[in-house]
Parts: sequence; structure tokens; C-alpha cells
Amino acid sequence: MIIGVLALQGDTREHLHAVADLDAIGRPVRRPEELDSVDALIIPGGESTTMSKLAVEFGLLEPLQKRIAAGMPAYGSCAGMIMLATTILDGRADQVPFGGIDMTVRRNAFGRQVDSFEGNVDISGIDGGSFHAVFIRAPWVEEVSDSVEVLGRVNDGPSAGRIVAVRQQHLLATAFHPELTGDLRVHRYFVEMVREAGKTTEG
Ligand SMILES: NC(=O)CC[C@H](N)C(=O)O
Repeated sequence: MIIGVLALQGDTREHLHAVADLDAIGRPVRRPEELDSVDALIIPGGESTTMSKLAVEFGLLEPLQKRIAAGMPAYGSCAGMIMLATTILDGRADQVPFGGIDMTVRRNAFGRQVDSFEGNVDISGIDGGSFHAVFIRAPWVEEVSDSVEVLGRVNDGPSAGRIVAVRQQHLLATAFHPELTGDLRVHRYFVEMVREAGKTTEG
């Protein structure tokens, strides 16, 4: 099982480390040929407008949209969550997502004065207590369709109740950055999703 990490821009390295810590094989993905060689993809945090622009420049936009639509498991954190959304609010006019999760996300939703904050999030399907979640100019999910499973909301504080973790079949997204806190539970959950998807394809 090879898990690619999109390496156009953002905190690719931290995700590669998380994957390696779980004894899975990680590989940076910059070109369409590299995308062909992976079973799943992590889309890191960073800047979604830049990521979108570079995806077009590197000829990755359409191949990515196609593979995601065809069932390749993908996990997006923060900017990666924005890239997996079907609809973006407060985006740049020419910003194109990869799509896949039937949801509307709002960029930089937690307010511009507070660039980043930390909060607690419980994620359904992941045991071991709340996540200590780090949000950096993070989006939140404003709306989801019936096909999207809401996995987590902010527990407390002024943004309590905001949706920050979702899953739609083979696609997973969090508004926060588990790759920065050394808590590997979200990555482990994703690796498990990839294994399950592999079994279905083989079986
Ligand atoms: N930490 C992040 O990934 C920030 C996301 C960024 N604000 C964006 O719109 O892409």
C-alpha cells in the first residue's frame, strides 16, 4: 500500500512522517505519473489558492479530479479540506477544487483577527478522547449534503458546534492539522480506510 502526499505546496513533510510512523509507505506526488503509482492521497495544509494554481500548472488538476471521482481514498487537512470540497466560499474567483466531498466550506472562517487557535474536537469513530486540534487560518464546513457524514465539531468556545471533520465514503477531511501535533489517530483511521478500500477492490 503506497500513500501519496501531494507535494505542490504546504506541509507535505509532516504528513510523510506521520505515514512512515504508521509503517505505511509514503511518497510525494508532484506529477501525474507519480499520482498513477499511489493507492491513496493525502492533501496537506498550506494555501489552497496556490495549491489550485500549481495543480493546473503541473497538469495534475484533471488526473486528480478523475481519480478522486473514481474512488481513490483521499484525506485533506485544512487547505486539503478546501481542495476536497465541491463548493468554496470566500475563495479566489479562479480557485478550482478537486471536489469529491459534497459540502460547502468557508475559507479562513474562524476570523481574521485570530490567525490560529487550539480547541478540542471529538471525532466519531476514533477512540481515545478528544483531539487537541490546531487550527491555522482554517476553514469550517458550512453545509453538507445527506451523503456526508459529520465526524467532528468544535467542542467549546465561540466556534462551538462548527463542523471540522467529515467523511464521504472514501474521502476524509479535517479543518485542523493532526500532522502538527504528533497525534496519529486521524492518519491511522485513514490508513485503515485505505486498507478497507484495497480489500473491496481485490475482493
Ligand atoms: N493551514 C491551512 O491550510 C490554511 C488554509 C488557507 N487559509 C487556505 O485557504 O488554503
